[in-house]
Amino acid sequence: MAPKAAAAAAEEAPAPQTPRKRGRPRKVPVEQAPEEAAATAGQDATKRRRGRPRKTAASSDKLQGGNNNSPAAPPSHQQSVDAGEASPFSVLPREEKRVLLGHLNRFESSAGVQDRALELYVNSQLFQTAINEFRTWMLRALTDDLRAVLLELPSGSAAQELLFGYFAQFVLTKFKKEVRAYRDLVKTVDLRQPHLWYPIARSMKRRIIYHAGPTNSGKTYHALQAMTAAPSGVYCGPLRLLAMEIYDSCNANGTYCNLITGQERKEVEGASHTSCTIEMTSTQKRVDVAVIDEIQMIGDEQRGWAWTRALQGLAANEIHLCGDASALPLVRQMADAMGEELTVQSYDRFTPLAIEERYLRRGYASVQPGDCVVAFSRRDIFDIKQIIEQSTGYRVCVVYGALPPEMRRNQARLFNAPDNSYDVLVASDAIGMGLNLNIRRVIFHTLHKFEGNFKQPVSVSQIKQIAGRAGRRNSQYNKGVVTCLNKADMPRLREALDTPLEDLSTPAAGLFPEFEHLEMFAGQLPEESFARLLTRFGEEARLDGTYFFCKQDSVIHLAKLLSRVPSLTLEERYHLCNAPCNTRDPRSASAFLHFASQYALGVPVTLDIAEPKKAPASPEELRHMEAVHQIVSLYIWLSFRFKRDMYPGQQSAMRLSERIINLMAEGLHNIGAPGSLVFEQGKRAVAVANVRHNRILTSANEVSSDYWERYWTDGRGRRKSYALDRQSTQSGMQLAA
Ligand SMILES: Nc1ncnc2c1ncn2[C@@H]1O[C@H](COP(=O)(O)OP(=O)(O)OP(=O)(O)O)[C@@H](O)[C@H]1O
Repeated sequence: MAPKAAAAAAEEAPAPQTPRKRGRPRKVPVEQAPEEAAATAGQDATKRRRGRPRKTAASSDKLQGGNNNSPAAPPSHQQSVDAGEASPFSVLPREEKRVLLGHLNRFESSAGVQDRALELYVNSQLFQTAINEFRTWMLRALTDDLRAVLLELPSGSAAQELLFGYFAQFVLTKFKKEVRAYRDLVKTVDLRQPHLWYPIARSMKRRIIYHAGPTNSGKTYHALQAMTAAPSGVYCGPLRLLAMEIYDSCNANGTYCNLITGQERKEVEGASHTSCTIEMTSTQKRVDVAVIDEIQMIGDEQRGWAWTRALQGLAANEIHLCGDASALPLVRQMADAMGEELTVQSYDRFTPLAIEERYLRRGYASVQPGDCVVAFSRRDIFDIKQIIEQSTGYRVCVVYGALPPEMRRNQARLFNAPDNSYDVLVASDAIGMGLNLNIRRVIFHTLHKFEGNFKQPVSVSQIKQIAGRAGRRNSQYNKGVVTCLNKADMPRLREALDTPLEDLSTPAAGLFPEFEHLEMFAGQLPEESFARLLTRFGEEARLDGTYFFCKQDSVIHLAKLLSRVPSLTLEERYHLCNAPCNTRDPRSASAFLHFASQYALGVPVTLDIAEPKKAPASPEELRHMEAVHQIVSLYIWLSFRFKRDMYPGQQSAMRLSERIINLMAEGLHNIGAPGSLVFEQGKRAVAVANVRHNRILTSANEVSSDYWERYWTDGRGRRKSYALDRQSTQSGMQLAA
C-alpha cells in the first residue's frame, strides 16, 4: 500500500490476527486510539489461539502488567527493556534461535510492515528507529508460550501477523508521544471530504448539468444560453482569453457582465453576471446559474484544484459543466458524495472532421489559405512562419501560450478576416481552447512535444481537441480536415481520432490546500519554513482515490525564493506564492523577489521597467519583450491581491502593458515577412531567403546559386550573411520543406 493510501486507511488500525484460522481479523473502531488498539494486539493473538476469551482494550492494562506466568503476554516494555534482565533468548538451543531469528528477519524486511505501521500513525522516520529497537525488545519479551507458538508457525504470513501485533504494542508504548504528535498532524491534512469545505454550497440544493460532447458540438453555446437567461450568473473559464470573449459577447448581447481575472477587474454598472478565470471565482457569492468550462481539466496535474473547488464550492442553484465525457464518471461520483442531482446532455459534432491521408508531401511550400500548422515549441513556430512566408507568399499569424491574450485574440481576428493576406496560422496547443478560428485544415508539425526535459507523445485528448478546431460551425468551412507534416505521424493521428472520448478517463480530481488548511498545519509544525510546510503538506495529505494533490513545483520554488524575505505573514506568503511568475526566467524571479521585498519592508512597491521604444525585430527580441510583459503582468496581478496603496503603479503598469502589446503586435507583423532577414540560432540552417531578387520559390528544383543568400545571427547577435552554393541552397530548401 502506498504511504498515503495507508495513512488514509489509518482510522481502521488492525489488531493482529490469530496465527491460525480461528476468528476473523479484528478491526479497531475508528474512535479507538491506535495505542489502545495495539496494546491488546500481541496477547490477543496468542490468547485466541488457546481458546481464551478475547481481551478488550479496557482490560489491556491489567494484562500488560508483566505477568510472566501468563504465557502469551509479553512483559511490558518497561519491564523487559529497563529491568536489564538477561534475555531468555540467550539460553535457547541453536536451532530454536535460528528459527526465531528467521521470523524476525523476514518480519523486519517485509515491505508491508512499514505500510501497516503507517496505519498506526508510525511515520517512516519513526519506523526506522522503532524496527531497530523492536528486535531487542522482542527477544527479551520472549515467554515460553510465545516461543512455542513462533517455533510452531511456518515462515509465512501467520508469523508476520503475530509479530506485527507485538511490534504495534512496542511502538505505541515506547513512542507514545511521537505517535500522538503524528496523528494530530495527519488529522489536519485530511482531505478526503473536500466538499465539506464549502458550507454555503452545502446548504443549497444545487442541480448539476453536464454538457458532454466532442469539440464544436454546441456544449458551451447551450450552457451560456442557460446562464444569460438567468437573473444572475457566472462563467468560469480556463483562460483569460475565454473570460474576455464571454465578457465581450455578453455585454454585446445585452447581458451586463463584469470581468474578473488575475490581471483585470472590469465592473459594468448594474451587471448581474460575471465572467472570470476559474481560479478567481467566488464560493461566497450566490448566483442562479454558473458555467464551468472544460470540466475535464479537473484532472489537470497543476490546475485541477481550481475546477474541483468551483464544482464543489460555487454557490449556484444550477451548475452547467461543459467538456468531453472523460470526466463524467468522476463528476458523477463527486455529485453523489455531495448528494446532488446530475443530469447529462450529450452532443454530436456539428461538422464532419476527416483525415487527409496525403500528408504534406511538399512540405510547407504546399500550405493553403485556411491551414493551421500546429507545433509545440516557440522556436519551431517562428521557423515555420518564416519558411511559409518566404516560400509561399502567404502572410502568417501566430498564436502561442506566452503571447498575452490580447495578442492571441488580435492574431485570431487577423487570420479570420477574409479581406487581408493573413491566410495561414501557425500555432501551439494554445489554439485548443477558446478561439473561434476559420480553419479548414489542421497540420500537425509533429505529434511529440517536450515535457520538462523529455520528448513525449502528445496525448490523445489533446490531439482530438486541437484537430477539432478545423471546420468549426460559423466558420467559412463546413467540414474540417486534419493531417501531419510527416508520414511517420499518420498512424498515431488515425489512432487518436478513432479513439472514442468515452474511452478516455479523468481518474481523479485535483486538490490544493486553502490558506486555512495550511494555517492549521503550520500550527502543528511551528518551526518549519513555508516551503517545507508546503512540501510536507503534500507528503502527508490524506486522500482517497477520488482526489490527487496538485503539483506545486512553481509554488514551492517561489516559497523558497521568499525564504530570503523576512517579515511576511503566512497568509502573505501563501498569496505571493500563487502569483503567476515564470520561475524559469531569472528576470521574472528576480522581479518577484524585488516586489515581495519592497512589500515586506512596508514601502510602496515600484515597477522599475523602462518603456520599450521600438518593436521587436526578431523572435529573440520578441521573446525578451514577452518576458518584460510577464513582469508587468505580475505587478498588476499583485496589485489586485494586496492593498492598492502598496502598489501605486497599477494604472501606469496597465498602460505600459498596453504599449508593450502594441509593439509586440507590430513586431509579429514584421518578423519573417518576405524579404526580411532569416535568423538562425546556433549552427542549424532553418531556412533560406531569396532576399536579393525577392523571388518566391516553391521547390528545391528552382533554386539556383545565383539567387540565394543566407543570413543568420551569430552567438553574439551580430548579423552575418554569405552567398549559398547550389548544394547548401538545396539542403536549406529541404529543411524548409
Ligand atoms: N444553436 C446554435 N445556433 C447558432 N450557433 C451555434 C449553436 N450552437 C453552437 N453554435 C456555434 O457553434 C460554434 C461551436 O459551438 P460551441 O463553442 O458551443 O461548441 P463546443 O462544443 O463548446 O466546442 P469547444 O469544446 O470546441 O469549445 C460556436 O461558434 C457557437 O456559437
